[in-house]
Amino acid sequence: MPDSTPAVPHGDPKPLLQTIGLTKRYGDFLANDRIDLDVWPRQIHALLGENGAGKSTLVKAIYGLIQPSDGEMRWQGDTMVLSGPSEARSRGIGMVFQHFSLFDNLTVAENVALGLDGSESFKDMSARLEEVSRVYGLPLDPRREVWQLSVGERQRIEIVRALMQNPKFLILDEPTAVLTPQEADQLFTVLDRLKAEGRAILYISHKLEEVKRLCDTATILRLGKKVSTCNPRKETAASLARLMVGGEIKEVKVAANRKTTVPRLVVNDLSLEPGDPHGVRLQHISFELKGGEILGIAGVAGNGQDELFAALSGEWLAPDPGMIVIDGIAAGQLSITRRRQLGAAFVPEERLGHGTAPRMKLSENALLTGHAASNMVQHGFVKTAAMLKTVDRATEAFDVRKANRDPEAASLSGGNLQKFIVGREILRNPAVLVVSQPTWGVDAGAAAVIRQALLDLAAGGAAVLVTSQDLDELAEITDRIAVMFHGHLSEPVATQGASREKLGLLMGGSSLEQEEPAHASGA
Ligand SMILES: Nc1ncnc2c1ncn2[C@@H]1O[C@H](COP(=O)(O)OP(=O)(O)OP(=O)(O)O)[C@@H](O)[C@H]1O
Repeated sequence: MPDSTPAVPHGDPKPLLQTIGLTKRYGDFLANDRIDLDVWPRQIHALLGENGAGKSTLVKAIYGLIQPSDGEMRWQGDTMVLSGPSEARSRGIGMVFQHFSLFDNLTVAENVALGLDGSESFKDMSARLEEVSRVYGLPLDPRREVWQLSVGERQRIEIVRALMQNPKFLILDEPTAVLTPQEADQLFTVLDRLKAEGRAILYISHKLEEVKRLCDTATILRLGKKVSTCNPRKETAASLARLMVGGEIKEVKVAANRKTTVPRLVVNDLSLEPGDPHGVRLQHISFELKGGEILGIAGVAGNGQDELFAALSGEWLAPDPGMIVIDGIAAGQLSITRRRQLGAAFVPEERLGHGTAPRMKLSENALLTGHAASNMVQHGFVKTAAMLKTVDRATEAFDVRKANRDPEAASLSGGNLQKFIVGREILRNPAVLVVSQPTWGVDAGAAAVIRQALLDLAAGGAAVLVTSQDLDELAEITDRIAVMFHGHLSEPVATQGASREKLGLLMGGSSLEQEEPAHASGA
């Protein structure tokens, strides 16, 4: 255990929040095993650990969402037993979740109102919402409906909603997982400001460089137990990762002899009106992706990536069949099932709701995407054994950690669910894989497993299209990178030799001609 124990900041007499021997059992499974944690005012305290290490469980107990099985929590030195999140909020504990809890068809202001105690009028609340978002530099239009917003904007709502409750203690569960570097920088400024205001922050992240930069203290969990509390600034990203996994992280290896073959996914001058008035109009998108190749799509969230995914997967149909060609077949107007039968597979950005049905078991979720092109259905009958086998194979190949063989999707930790979804699709050995944010919320070890699997899939002859906001990830695994901006896709450039600066400029719209506004509303 490293001895880089953090200094107690600013001589506060007592921690703001303490857990002493906090334990949470699910049946025989110990999700938290006697965890001691001290969080002080004016401290940004990182909570680190592999997927399934118990981080979310611990913060759910602190936020009153679950009751600990054993142990104690203290708030400003006094024992705290929480009846639920509203009591946590009334004490000054706020939380921003990894999975957003927003209603798509309501406006920003309506969503915020639902999370508050209702003591002020809607008009006053909306004015305060604008004020808080302006003061903290998190711009939001209270009148827009959530379904029209990018992931980054949605997260802003969650943060502003938490800040409107004026928390003394703010828990953030992987807040930068879907943010661009610029959006993340904005958030760090907000967090530094909250710290200067005397608040405490408990910060869950898998991005170790950002933890080093931002956090004063780090507590590391492994398999439900605390293994270390240290000063992350005195550690390296590698030493933090070693503490998390209890060993070295495997390096991703690109196959030396990967050959590109014939075009397997071709997009021809695809223009598409969005399904909603504020969505992004796809404009003249063309690219060709060969077998054996990985093409990355970079870009700030909300520039048409979701719309392109919808068009490629068949959730939205293209105006002309030939605009999307999968393995030589004009597929632009085929359903998602027909596209799967052609050998295509799709991993959307959102894990719960889009990638899986949360309340269904993993085996049932395997059936949802696998029924068209696997042995799970024969002569109209569903084969339970084949469904379970898919779960077992994904579990083994991708080290999916879960409490039993076939739990509900929603019970898996975020990273483990992502490993399951990516595993489920890769194990179908697709000819074409379209994947969005493959390692969102996934720990360093598991991210390496997923990236390696994408590389291996390409090495086996598949065409792989990866949309990611993580430029480091794209640099590590792609052959070429194109950038989406306002519904346009730039000409792909070779990854080798593409500088972050150049990609950053493309992400900001430079050298892409704007003939017409991308948003259908002209916004
Ligand atoms: N309601 C539940 N029933 C059974 N097991 C659960 C439940 N909630 C969590 N677990 C299990 O407890 C373990 C810890 O999960 P937790 O979500 O706390 O992990 P985590 O460290 O936050 O992971 P991640 O980084 O992937 O979000 C996991 O193995 C998970 O499957």
